[in-house]
Amino acid sequence: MRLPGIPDEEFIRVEKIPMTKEEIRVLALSKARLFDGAKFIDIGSGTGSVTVEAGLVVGEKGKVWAIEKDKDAVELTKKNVEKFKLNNVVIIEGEAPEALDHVDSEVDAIFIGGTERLEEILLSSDKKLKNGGRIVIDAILLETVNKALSTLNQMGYKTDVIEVIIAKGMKTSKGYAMISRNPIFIVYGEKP
Ligand SMILES: C[S@@+](CC[C@H](N)C(=O)[O-])C[C@H]1O[C@@H](n2cnc3c(N)ncnc32)[C@H](O)[C@@H]1O
Repeated sequence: MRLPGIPDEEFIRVEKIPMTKEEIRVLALSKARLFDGAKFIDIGSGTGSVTVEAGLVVGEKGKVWAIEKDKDAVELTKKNVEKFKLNNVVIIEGEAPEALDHVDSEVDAIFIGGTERLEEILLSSDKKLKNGGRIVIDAILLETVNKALSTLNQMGYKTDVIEVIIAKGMKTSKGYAMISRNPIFIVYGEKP
């Protein structure tokens, strides 16, 4: 099993599509408790960086569904999935929660990086998640954190949240200067 942590520079990127950064991907997939052979849904796949990391973790026996509503982001997800030579990924062009109907299996974990219509997405995700499975939400806004926690708590999930504040080294002629990245919240819940 391969652990996540692919450097951001290894992904094909376009400026207008934001990417979940390397350190956040590592933490988010750790909170998702992914394992070799697991089934996983990435909602709002964007560049496909989380999809690719998850595809490598779950391996040939596992499967990843990438849901994305934006056509350009779908193409970018496809390119990155091809670059990393993954054949265990299904890319679904469409908007969640409706697009979740195309996932034909119960899954072990769900990552939500696209948080439009979050409440509806959480309620529909619950129907696809195995008991004991986890939902992980990446959020920038406090309001999203609040909505995620209150909805998951109402659904009876065991919840928690972390705030991640990262500074990354930038090489200069004199040495490394630390450049801070925007704080991110990771909300996660476990289905009873
Ligand atoms: C912050 S980006 C996700 C970044 C992605 N995790 C990555 O590493 O590239 C959010 C993405 O979610 C998509 N999105 C937002 N709401 C969505 C929904 N309800 N269904 C499908 N895609 C959605 C947006 O089009 C956007 O590409």
